[in-house]
Parts: sequence; C-alpha cells; structure tokens
Amino acid sequence: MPEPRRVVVALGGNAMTAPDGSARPGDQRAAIATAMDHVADLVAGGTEVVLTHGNGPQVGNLLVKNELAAHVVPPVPLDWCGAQTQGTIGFTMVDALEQALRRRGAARPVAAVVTRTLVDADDPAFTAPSKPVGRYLDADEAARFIALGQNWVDQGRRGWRRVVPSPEPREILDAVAIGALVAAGVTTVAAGGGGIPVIRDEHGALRGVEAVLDKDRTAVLLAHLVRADTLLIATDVPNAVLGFGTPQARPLGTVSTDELAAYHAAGHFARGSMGPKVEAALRFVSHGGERAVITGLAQMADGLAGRAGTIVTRSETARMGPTTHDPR
Ligand SMILES: Nc1ncnc2c1ncn2[C@@H]1O[C@H](COP(=O)(O)OP(=O)(O)O)[C@@H](O)[C@H]1O
Ligand SMILES: NC(=O)OP(=O)(O)O
Repeated sequence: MPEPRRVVVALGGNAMTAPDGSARPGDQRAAIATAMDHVADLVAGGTEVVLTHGNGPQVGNLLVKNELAAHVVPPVPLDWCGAQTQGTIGFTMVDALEQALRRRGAARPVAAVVTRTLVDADDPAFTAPSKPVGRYLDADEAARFIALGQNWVDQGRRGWRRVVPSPEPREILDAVAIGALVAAGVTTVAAGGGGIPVIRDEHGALRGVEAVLDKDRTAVLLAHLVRADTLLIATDVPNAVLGFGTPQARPLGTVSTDELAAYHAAGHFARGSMGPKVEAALRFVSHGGERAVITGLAQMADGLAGRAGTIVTRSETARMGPTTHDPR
C-alpha cells in the first residue's frame, strides 16, 4: 500500500483534557500542546494533515455553566455551545501547532474554520439522546440529574455521563472554504465537535439545532471532502481491542473491513466511544479511502507507517497483502 500523503487526523475530546478528565484551561492548553507536538512531527515529516477534533467534555461543561447561571444571564442553545468550543479549541490548536512547527523549522500557515454541518430535521436521534458529553459522575450523583429530567448513561469504569441528541451528519456546509484553505497549503482545522449542527427549514434557511455531532462520523465526510487517502482517529488507547476490559482482551492490529465489521456486529466496541470510531473507519475505507488508523496520540506516526494501532484496510487488499504488524 502506498505511503499516506494526505491524512485527516481526528483528535478525541479526551485528548484535550488532563488524563484524569480535568478540563481546567491550563490542563486543556497542555494537552493540546502535546497533541500538536505529535501533529507537527507528521507535518514536518512531509505528511499533509487536515485536522478535526472532538468537544464532548468541553461542550458538556458549557451546558452545565449555562444551566447554573440561567437565573443571572440568558442561557444559550447547544449549537451555540458547540460553536464556542470550535472557537476555543480551534484557537488553542492553531496557536500550539504554529509554535510547534516553528520550533521544528517547518513554519507554515495554520487556520481554524468555524464549520456548519447539515443534519436532517426529522433524524430520529433528536428523540433518542446518545452522545456522551461533559464530566463523568458516579451513579448516585447521576441519579440526581436524571430526576431533573436529564439523560445519563452508564459508561462503565469511569462512571455515568450525560447524553444529548446526535443526528447523523449529512453534509459539511463550509466545504468551499475548507477546500480553498487546504488547496492553498494551509494546515486547516475544520468541523470541530463534528460541526455546528444545522437544519434547512421549509424556506431553505439554515438554523442551528440542539445537538452535538459525532466528530468521528463528520471526520469521514471531511476526509472525503479533502480527498484524504488516510483517516487517522487519535484517541487515548493505542488500539481498538476485542473483549475490551476482560481478561481475554486482545488489541487489533491490521484488520480488513469484513473482519472488523464482524467484530463490531458481535458487540466488541462500546456505543458512544470506540463504536463510532470503528464505524467511521469502516465507512471511510468502504467508500474509497485507502486506510483508516485508530490509535493513541503518541502512536500516530507509527500508525501511519503501519507499525502501530488498528489499521483498517479494504477486504480485498487485506486478503492479498500480509499483515504488517500484530500488536500482541
Ligand atoms: N473495544 C474497545 N477497544 C478500545 N477502547 C474501547 C473499547 N470499547 C470502549 N473503549 C473505550 O473507548 C475510549 C475512547 O473513546 P472516547 O472516550 O470516545 O475517546 P475520544 O474522546 O478520544 O474520542 C477508550 O478510552 C476506552 O475506554
Ligand atoms: N463531538 C465529539 O464527537 O466529541 P468527542 O470526540 O469528545 O466525543
């Protein structure tokens, strides 16, 4: 398989908080600086990178602030919270990446695009909240908020998390601006938090809606939009794992779309965390992408080189070619 040339790197919202989940500004800045150091290594090494990022922890925290301050200042809707996270995270990423590139003698222009993503007004996800946002709480604390009418789900080891509607992203509406920046050689951050969810009303006008999109799903649209050969999903684990959290846990190395789809159907990847990443990888590769890689931030370069991570290839390619690595 040819070397990756243009890569969409999707960074999880978790990669932007401290390892204990703290989202204090200093912790977020430090985490983003670390992430951008890894990205700068790729860019300085000649890979063309287009970036996107999650916002789950951050947008959930904004929602809480809104609610706590509602009696003093008017609360703003969830799409505005999403837009705000694109602003703060995008600004911090651009700043950190610019500096990291300069330190490597590889200075180049960097920009973040406030991005809207079209969703269907009648998407059933609006009445079935599924996207985890904000902090983790224990079951008793979560029960207090459930009693107030909020939706919370058990996320296992780390606790309970609030969930909000997450319709399917249909189209990145700021495609022309993103395409122009990428074509001009600008390292571009786009569709943060999956994009600000908007619907088209009966008059054809766009209107923001109360939801948080899954950035891994929108990353697939972005990767096709910029004609990336590789989608790299960087998270806080080095591999997608079979039997995750059990004594039989086995990290996946190179895997074909057919095999991965079968593991997914067998329930190996949790909804709301690894599940969407696996689905995004399958979608990208099944619709013409060369490869998708799911790995940790620190393993990104090795993942692109075929030496680490879960590497998803099209089934016919995988049958013909050798497995490049096995992480066991
Ligand atoms: N089968 C699995 N393999 C690996 N990780 C899994 C699996 N199932 C669930 N996870 C969880 O998915 C998490 C990564 O997803 P998520 O928290 O949504 O990350 P991000 O914020 O980076 O998008 C891991 O930290 C791990 O706890
Ligand atoms: N919007 C989104 O998918 O964020 P996370 O990656 O933080 O879950």
